[in-house]
Amino acid sequence: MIERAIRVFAPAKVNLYLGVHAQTDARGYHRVDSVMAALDLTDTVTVAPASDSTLTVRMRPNLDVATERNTAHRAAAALGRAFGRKPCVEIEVEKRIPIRAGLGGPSADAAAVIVGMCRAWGIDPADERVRATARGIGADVPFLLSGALVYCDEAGDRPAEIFEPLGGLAVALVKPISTGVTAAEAYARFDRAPVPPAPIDPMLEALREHDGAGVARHISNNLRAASCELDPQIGHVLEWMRSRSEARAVELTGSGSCVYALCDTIETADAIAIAAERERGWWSCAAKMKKSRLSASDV
Ligand SMILES: C[C@](O)(CO)[C@H](O)COP(=O)(O)OP(=O)(O)OC[C@H]1O[C@@H](n2ccc(N)nc2=O)[C@H](O)[C@@H]1O
Ligand SMILES: Nc1ncnc2c1ncn2[C@@H]1O[C@H](COP(=O)(O)OP(=O)(O)OP(=O)(O)O)[C@@H](O)[C@H]1O
Repeated sequence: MIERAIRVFAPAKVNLYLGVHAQTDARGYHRVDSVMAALDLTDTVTVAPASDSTLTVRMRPNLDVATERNTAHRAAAALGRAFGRKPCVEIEVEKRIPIRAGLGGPSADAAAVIVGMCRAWGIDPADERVRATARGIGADVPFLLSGALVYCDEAGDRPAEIFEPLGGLAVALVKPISTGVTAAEAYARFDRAPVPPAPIDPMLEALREHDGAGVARHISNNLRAASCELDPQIGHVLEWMRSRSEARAVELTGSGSCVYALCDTIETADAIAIAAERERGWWSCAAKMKKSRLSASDV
């Protein structure tokens, strides 16, 4: 039982660098080098005491996914198992992050539930059992427990280096009106024709030096070809975004289908987002890089 309601803002992410290798681990997960930046586009997750002894999840708007498969439900249940406690909570997720987009929405909801329940139960989020729980839910979950700009190795799920966030930088997010791509589909397609990853060291150097221009130069994603094959609409978005002179760099985030343009200001990102919607009717949004990691507050 928890005593009070807790709110956590669950941020979307973009992959500033994604390097998938052909090797896989015992789970069948690929070795991945990934640099993820959290954004101020968020779902709102509220964890409240349950009126009876159950675990419930309500999504607004409603989402066509079985409750037990919802990452928010899975996270609460797994944390309960890890600490031998009953997760009697009502979870509400107000969704803003589009799904099948590569923006990490389902993972962010899970991370937010973990952070919220850790606060309610007085558990240190750095506890190894919490980290293992996060990893068990999905590859994108652990980074959010570590920082706002993080390099992850192994399966892209082990935080290896945390950087000072690139506060001030913004992104225009643009997603085609298609069903999108799941990570599983993209990795399976990648295996049919693997593309070698770009070198990661120049990106890590730029991040260590807090060099925004260097980061923009070394943005890369070798899942892009696989995702473009699965959803050819992505190619149209990439082409349109690359034609915008205000964009410092343009890349697919994760397995897509959302494309981002890195911009110097939120105003520039806004201008690209508005044009994408007006001219093409695509889903779009401007967002800033988050400056701090996930935190929970009492409602
Ligand atoms: C594409 C990225 O979003 C980039 O950040 C992640 O690598 C995927 O993160 P995610 O959506 O949290 O992924 P998960 O839910 O853990 O995995 C979904 C599926 O993607 C594939 N997968 C995922 C991560 C990885 N390193 N290798 C994989 O092959 C597996 O088929 C897995 O069953
Ligand atoms: N909390 C949740 N929010 C949204 N979708 C969820 C949630 N839990 C489970 N899902 C399921 O996950 C699917 C999306 O998974 P997918 O791997 O495409 O994620 P994504 O939104 O692209 O993010 P990622 O960048 O992590 O891949 C949805 O179609 C839905 O069935």
